[in-house]
Amino acid sequence: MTEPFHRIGAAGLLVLAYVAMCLAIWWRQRRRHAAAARAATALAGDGAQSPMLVVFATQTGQAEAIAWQTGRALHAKGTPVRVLSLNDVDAETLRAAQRALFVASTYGEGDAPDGASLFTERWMGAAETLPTLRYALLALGDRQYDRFCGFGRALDAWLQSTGAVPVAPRIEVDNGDPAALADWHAQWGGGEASGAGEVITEFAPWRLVRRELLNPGSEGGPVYHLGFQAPHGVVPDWQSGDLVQVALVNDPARPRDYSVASIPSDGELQLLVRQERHPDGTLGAASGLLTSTLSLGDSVAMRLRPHRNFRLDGNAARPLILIGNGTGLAGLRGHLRARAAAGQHENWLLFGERNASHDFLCRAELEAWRDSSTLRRLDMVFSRDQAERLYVQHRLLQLGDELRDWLVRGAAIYVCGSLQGMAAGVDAALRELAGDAQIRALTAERRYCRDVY
Ligand SMILES: Cc1cc2nc3c(=O)[nH]c(=O)nc-3n(C[C@H](O)[C@H](O)[C@H](O)COP(=O)(O)O)c2cc1C
Repeated sequence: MTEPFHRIGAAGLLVLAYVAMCLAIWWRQRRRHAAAARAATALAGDGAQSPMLVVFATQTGQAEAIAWQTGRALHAKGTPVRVLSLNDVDAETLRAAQRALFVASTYGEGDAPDGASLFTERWMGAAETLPTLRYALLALGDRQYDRFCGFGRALDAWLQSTGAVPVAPRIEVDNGDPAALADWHAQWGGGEASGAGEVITEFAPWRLVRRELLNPGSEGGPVYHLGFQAPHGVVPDWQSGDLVQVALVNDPARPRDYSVASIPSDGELQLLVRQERHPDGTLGAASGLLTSTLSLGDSVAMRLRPHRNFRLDGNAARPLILIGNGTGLAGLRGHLRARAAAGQHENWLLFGERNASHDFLCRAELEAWRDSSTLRRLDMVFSRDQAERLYVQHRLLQLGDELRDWLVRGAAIYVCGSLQGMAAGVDAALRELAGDAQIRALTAERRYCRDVY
């Protein structure tokens, strides 16, 4: 007979525990919102005249999208705001503004993204005093990297070294973590962020209709040319340079980015994907899905993201210098297809792979473009076809006069491919040939754009 009472006792304890948990969550949220309100009042208050700055440091656009959401929300609440890239900010702007929000991502190995390179070079190396600046900072990163939120933390430390005062603790976002983003939006508004930032399409099923191995016999991992048919046959309107995210059933929090290798008028979304293999022999989650698990006719959930820093935009009428290696050809091919469609022939492709006999990716297409003058210049650099290793940056260093001539004619530079080795080496070569000042100027004019990983 005591059994039911035991049960009621256990059930009662469970209910109590549940109520206690709800109270704890409610209390935590209340404290968080109170802190948020204090921070927001601290920045928005005191009748400051100049607009609040919302400054982003971004590589692929997530920080920028969050900055704009925050800016719009503040504006809607009546706070005058200016949203701008860190590279467009100097110490004087910060001094005059007096209040600022920073949204900063991290690249390389704890480094600044390209959208912050000028600011880091010009300002963060030197001692500066900003004692009247009050600010809050959102750092975007990924804990899989050793130096998690390295740049956000460095920017925060530099701001504090200038005497600027943080009005709230730095918020760090691990791979788009919705809880951390919600904390930021609770402070400053603009809650619709999804971690991905701005999207062109939401996740929808794209059907694999083509898969061709591009490098049979290669010493490197197999590279495939994939083609996907749009959901319901309606091709969305992306631009060359944009990215697509592939959703993974086993890892839904971490969709994987790929550069799109085609344009909408191709009627297909195309990718160049290298099959990655882990040391234990298993395939990479996304590349394995795309290059092996998926069969022709199967669908995969993907969404398109604008990559504003890598689109042609203001450079559409300029000559283009396209530099890359490996599957970095994807982003460059997207641009070349757009240029071919627009009848724009001032294009120079400088591309590196291992061996001409196996790794001349998209050979027929590139040679046809060279022969029809869609490519004014095609420089293929095969690292392992001679005794010493030769990479695109070495070839670039031999072509200094050509490079300077293209830059005098107003060319823009697009770099796509591996960050380690290629992009860092190309950056050093460009600086050696054109000088730091000109590279800084090209970055500021958005004539030096990178999609590197
Ligand atoms: C090549 C590469 C390197 C990265 N390096 C780091 C890093 O060192 N530390 C870190 O916390 N996050 C790192 N990340 C993650 C980015 O900071 C994170 O994805 C961020 O949300 C990107 O924001 P953005 O689109 O505004 O550039 C790296 C991402 C890539 C693709």
